[in-house]
Amino acid sequence: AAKHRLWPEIDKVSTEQLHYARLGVGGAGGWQLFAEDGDMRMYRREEEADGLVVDPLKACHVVKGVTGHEVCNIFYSPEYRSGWEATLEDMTVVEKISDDTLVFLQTHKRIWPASQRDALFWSHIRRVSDDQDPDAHDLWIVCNHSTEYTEHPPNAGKCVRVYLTVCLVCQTFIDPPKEGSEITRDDITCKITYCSVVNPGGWAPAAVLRAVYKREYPKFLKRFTSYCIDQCKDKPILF
Ligand SMILES: CCCCCc1ccc(-c2ccc(S(=O)(=O)CCO)cc2)cc1/C=C\c1ccccn1
Repeated sequence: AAKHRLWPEIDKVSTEQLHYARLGVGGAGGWQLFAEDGDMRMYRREEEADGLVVDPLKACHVVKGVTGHEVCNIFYSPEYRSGWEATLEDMTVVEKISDDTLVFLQTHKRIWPASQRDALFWSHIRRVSDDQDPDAHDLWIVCNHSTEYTEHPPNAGKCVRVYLTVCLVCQTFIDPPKEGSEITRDDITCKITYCSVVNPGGWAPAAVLRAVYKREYPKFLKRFTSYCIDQCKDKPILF
């Protein structure tokens, strides 16, 4: 993977996004809580770029019974995506850069009154050992970042191309079971941080975009995490 033309950007953006995800939502960051459901907290900042709503989103969730490795694997792997991504209409893997880096082209269902969108992005999964605290559990991250491909120019067909940067950061916590007994799924908890910035590409009314995000993001994270629990519950734990 080191020699691919995109590798420097993949490494830089993934490192930056990990740092960004680990920043808190308190203080002067301007984060406002806009959705809450059980252990899930969803924050956004109201931001516009050339008159387009690009509200950064940060969601924090705690899920029992799955590891960060399992959650990131499901988020990254193409074969699971249609099982949890409700707004997906079509998805293809444009290039396999390496085992841990793929390039996706996906179209999302049209959301009235805006025109239909598609997204072309590289997706990279990596394990990060916590250098500060070596006996803390490893982190897993998936970073998705829009990219250009001459074979798939933006806005060539019916879809408006969105530009996104997304990261999913997961940390596993294990409650040590009784002396000598094996770790079960009841002993594991996964702390999830999901960050996204989506530039809608072409014009879409601010009120429509904010309504879409307010409705779709909580649904998306709940559906995704439920899917992970369901997919993993009868399988051996992947640490
Ligand atoms: C006017 C409507 C414009 C928005 C259309 C749209 C664009 C992009 C995306 C999107 C959302 C999550 C990702 S990902 O996290 O990388 C996972 C892989 O799929 C990639 C793309 C979605 C949606 C449309 C709906 C929507 C918006 C938020 C949340 C959920 N659905």
